[in-house]
Amino acid sequence: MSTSLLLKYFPDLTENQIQQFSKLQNLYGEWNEKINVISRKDMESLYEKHILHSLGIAKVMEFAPGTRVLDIGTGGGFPGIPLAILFPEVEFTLIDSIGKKISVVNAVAEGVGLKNVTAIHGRAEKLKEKFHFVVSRAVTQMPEFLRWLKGKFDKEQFNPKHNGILYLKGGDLAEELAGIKCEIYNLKNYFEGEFFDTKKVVYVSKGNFNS
Ligand SMILES: C[S@@+](CC[C@H](N)C(=O)[O-])C[C@H]1O[C@@H](n2cnc3c(N)ncnc32)[C@H](O)[C@@H]1O
Repeated sequence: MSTSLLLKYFPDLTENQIQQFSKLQNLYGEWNEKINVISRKDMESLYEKHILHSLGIAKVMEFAPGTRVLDIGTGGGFPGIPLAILFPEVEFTLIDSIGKKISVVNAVAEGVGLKNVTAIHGRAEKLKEKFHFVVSRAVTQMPEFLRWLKGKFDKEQFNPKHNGILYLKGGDLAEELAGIKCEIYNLKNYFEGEFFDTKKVVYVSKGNFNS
């Protein structure tokens, strides 16, 4: 496993990107000993459950160069770090309300030589900057998430699919997404393996909520 798994689904990775992805194993291994950002069990499947899962967003949306993307509640850097490796010309801002987690993000970003990542210790609701897309995984329910995002989007449209939110979610979302206009992409259509059977990307375009 490891980078061969990524190459299976992203065959156009450059040599530099492959090296960056392969460095993540040791970097997260070392940092996880000091600050727990990934469960011990999940560390064994880092490339599938964290890195490839994060890259599921790239199967749904190709971010154009110059796009600004915010990762809310990034924890140890998911989905932001894998996406920043995949899209080196896109600007990623990763925010988390726990400072120790942001230290890990900074160390990992530096360790793989990422120039397109800014890590912020703070609460997403308080952030004033504007972005084209927001990505996230496992932070809060969609109705609350949408409340945090009021006014956070840029008017420019870099992509024919408009600005919006790409949220990695799992399981039955009927109740959580009731009344929210969104598109749901099943990751099992892109990636093999039981882990992806219930995993989805929920896309709420900016036009579909009041921001
Ligand atoms: C379950 S973790 C998920 C971390 C990461 N997204 C992942 O999937 O591995 C949720 C994270 O959201 C952060 N968080 C919760 N509410 C937040 C807020 N209002 N602003 C910024 N971060 C927040 C927490 O500190 C925590 O690190």
